Amino acid sequence: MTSFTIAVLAGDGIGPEVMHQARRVLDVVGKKHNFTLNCQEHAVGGYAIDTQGEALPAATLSACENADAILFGSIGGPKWDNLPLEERPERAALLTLRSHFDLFSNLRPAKIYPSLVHLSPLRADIAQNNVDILVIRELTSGIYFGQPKGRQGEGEQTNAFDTMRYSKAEIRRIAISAFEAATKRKNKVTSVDKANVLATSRLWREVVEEVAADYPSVSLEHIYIDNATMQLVANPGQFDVMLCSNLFGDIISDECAMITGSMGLLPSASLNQDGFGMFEPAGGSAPDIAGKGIANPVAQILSGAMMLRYSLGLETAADDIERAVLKTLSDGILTAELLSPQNKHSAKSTSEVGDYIISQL
Ligand SMILES: NC(=O)C1=CN([C@@H]2O[C@H](COP(=O)(O)OP(=O)(O)OC[C@H]3O[C@@H](n4cnc5c(N)ncnc54)[C@H](O)[C@@H]3O)[C@@H](O)[C@H]2O)C=CC1
Ligand SMILES: CC(C)CC(=O)C(=O)O
Ligand SMILES: [Mg+2]
Repeated sequence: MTSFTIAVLAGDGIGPEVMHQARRVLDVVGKKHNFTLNCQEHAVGGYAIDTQGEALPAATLSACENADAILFGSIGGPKWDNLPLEERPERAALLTLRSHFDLFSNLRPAKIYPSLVHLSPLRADIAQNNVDILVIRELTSGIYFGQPKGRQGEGEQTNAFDTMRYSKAEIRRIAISAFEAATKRKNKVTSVDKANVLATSRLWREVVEEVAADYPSVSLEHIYIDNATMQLVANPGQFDVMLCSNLFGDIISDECAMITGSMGLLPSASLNQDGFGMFEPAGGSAPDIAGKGIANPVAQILSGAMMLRYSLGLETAADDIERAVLKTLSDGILTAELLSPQNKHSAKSTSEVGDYIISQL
C-alpha cells in the first residue's frame, strides 16, 4: 500500500474543527483507494504562541520539511491581534511557510455547479451562466513581502509604509502557471492589475504579454482590479483563469468564494516549482463562529482533495472526494451560513456534514 507523510497544521479558530472532518474523509478515501496518509499534527499560529512561545516552532517547520505535503487549517484571531506585526501568526507562521517553501503559485478554484445555483447570492440568471473560475495568485512576493515596510515619526507626524515590488522572474513564473492552467481549461487568461497607476502593474502587463506569446491558443485580457471586482458580481461567467498579484488575488478570491455561496466552500493549493505544496481553505480562522460546531468543513475537505491531486498524484481519490462533496451539497446537507434565515432550522453541524460526505464515499 502506498504511504505518504502529511504535516497537519490545524491552527486556530475553526481550523481544528474543520481539520478533524478533513482527516476523517481522507482516512476513509485512503482505505477505499488503497493508500495511507501518515498524518502528524503540529502546533502553529496563535496556539503555538500560547503553548510554545512562537507561531512557527522549529519542530513544526522541520516536520513540514520532512513531509510529502502540508495540510493547513487557518490561523490568527483577536487574541493575537495586538502583537507586533512580525510576531502575529499570519506573518510569523503563514507567510514564513509560504516563503520558506517558495510556494509562489496559489490555485483557488471557484465554481457554481448547476445543482448549487441556489446557494449563490447572485441573481439566478447570472449564477447559472457557467461560473467556473480559477484564481491563480502570486503568493510569495508583492506588497506582503516587499521591503522596506514599517512606520516612523511620532503623534500626528506618524507615517507608515509598505513596498510593492515584483521582479520579472517572479511575474514570469506565475504567468506561466496561469497560461499552463488555461490550456487545460477554457484557454482564457484574465490578468488583473492596476496598470493605470502602479509601476509594478506596468511591469506585470509587459511580462504577461511576453509569456502570452508562447501560448497562441490562449486568449489574454487585462482588467483593472476595481473593474474586476465589479465584473465578478455582474458577469462572472466571462472569466476562466484570473491571474493576480498577491494582494489582488487575496481580495478577488474572497469574492469568488462568496459568489459560489460561502467562504467555507473555497479550497486552495499553494505550490512550488517541484510540486510540493501546502493545502488550506481560502478563508481564515472565522473567530465569529469558532467553537460552535457550525463551521463549514467543505473548504478544508476540498483542500485535502487538492493535496491528493497536486502533490500526491492520487487523481481518482481526489475526484471521489469532490463527487461526494457535490452530492452532499446537492442533497441539501448544508451548514447554517449557506441557508436563508427562514431555513436556518435545517442547518447541519460541521460533523454532520462530514458524516454525510463520508457516507457518499
Ligand atoms: N490562511 C489563514 O490562516 C488566514 C487567516 N486569516 C485570519 O483569520 C482571522 C479572521 O479573519 P476574517 O477577516 O474574519 O476572515 P475569515 O475568512 O476568517 O472570516 C470571514 C467570514 O467568513 C466566514 N467563514 C470563514 N470560513 C468559514 C467556514 N468554513 N464556514 C462558515 N463560515 C466561514 C466567517 O464566519 C466570517 O463571517 C484573522 O486573524 C485573519 O488574519 C484570514 C485569512 C486567511
Ligand atoms: C495572512 C493573509 C495574507 C492570509 C490570507 O488572507 C489569504 O491567504 O487569503
Ligand atoms: Mg485572504
